[in-house]
Amino acid sequence: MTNRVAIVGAGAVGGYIGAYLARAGHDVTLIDPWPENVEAVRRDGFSLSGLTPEESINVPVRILHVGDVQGFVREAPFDIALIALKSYDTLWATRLILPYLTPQGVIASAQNCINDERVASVAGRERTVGVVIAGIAAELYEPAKIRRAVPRGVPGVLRVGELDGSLTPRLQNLAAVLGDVDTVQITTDLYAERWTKLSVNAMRNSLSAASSLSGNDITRNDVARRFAIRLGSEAVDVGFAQGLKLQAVSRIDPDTLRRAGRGDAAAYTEVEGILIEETRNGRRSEYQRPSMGQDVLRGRRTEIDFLNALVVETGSRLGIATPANAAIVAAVRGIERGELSPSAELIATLEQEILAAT
Ligand SMILES: NC(=O)C1=CN([C@@H]2O[C@H](COP(=O)(O)OP(=O)(O)OC[C@H]3O[C@@H](n4cnc5c(N)ncnc54)[C@H](OP(=O)(O)O)[C@@H]3O)[C@@H](O)[C@H]2O)C=CC1
Ligand SMILES: CC(C)(CO)C(=O)C(=O)O
Repeated sequence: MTNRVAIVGAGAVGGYIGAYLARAGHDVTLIDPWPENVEAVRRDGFSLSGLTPEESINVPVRILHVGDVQGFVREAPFDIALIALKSYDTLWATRLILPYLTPQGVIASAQNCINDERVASVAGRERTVGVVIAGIAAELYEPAKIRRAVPRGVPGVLRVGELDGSLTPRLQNLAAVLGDVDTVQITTDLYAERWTKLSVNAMRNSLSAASSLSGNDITRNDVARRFAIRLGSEAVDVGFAQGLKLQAVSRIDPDTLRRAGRGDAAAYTEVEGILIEETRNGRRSEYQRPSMGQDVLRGRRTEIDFLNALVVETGSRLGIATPANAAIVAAVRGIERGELSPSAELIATLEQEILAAT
């Protein structure tokens, strides 16, 4: 079956997925709000690179400015739409593309955070599926240029699921299409997969945003590493309090991570060892910077309200204390407003404040 695929958002994730789909011969159209990016892709194609020479590819891809989307009325409708903009753009992006789907067409958040119900609130639950980006760390470092900072081909780079956990032909179809991008797993527990990825991002993204440190340097810095473990531990704790069966968080058993942040010295040593090992074994390039760290460097809005703030709000509803996440939310909001500057010292200050309050 031939699928027409639309991807709203041609940034690091949308551009990467779109380029690999186009390379495999799929009928794919990207839509992006950044005019220079659209024009550069039209002129030069998308240039991708990664950890190996084979990943340096150039791919022509069809791409439209947001304002040109109304022209889809003259084309065959799409079978699959992916939303790959930041979380705060989810609602309008869903509204933008929905009129151009076939009656059976599916629409999926291919984002971080937990936007499935946001998509469903516009498209209806019956049209909505989810794509978890579990193993692509990438950066749109210039218009039309994306570099991936982690290896291709490890199991479960992309995970797809129905909101109700069912296994459907349309999910199989989506998995088959995305299989031309990287490895795909089908999940029957999309929300737990989302919360697992949210725990990874809670540990790394906001910390990179508040400290300006790269992915590996977060781990190498003693204070940042301690703070990351606190953030992850709280996120996992809130996940467990919701009754979720979480997967490994950055290869760390979730319960070990939870205990590491709650004063268990053996668990802490184990977690630290896994994090440090990750900086040494070529699993992540030195240039890797979590997407929220990239946002702060570029002076752009972050996803903090959809990420660590969700940990704090859900924890508060369930009676789980999340002081580290609350502190980092306040810090990143302060940075967004221009009241604070990101630095490793800022993380040390947050740690002191938390210790003083407990
Ligand atoms: N990057 C990563 O490694 C990963 C990201 N994700 C998630 O994927 C979703 C999309 O994020 P991601 O692809 O990283 O986002 P990007 O920042 O790469 O791109 C998103 C959008 O940002 C704009 N944009 C990006 N850079 C610039 C710039 N320099 N100047 C002006 N506009 C720019 C464009 O639209 P606009 O102007 O409207 O913002 C673009 O479509 C998020 O939910 C993110 O958390 C998930 C896994 C990994
Ligand atoms: C690559 C990773 C996992 C870093 O936290 C990510 O999802 C992001 O940068 O948004």
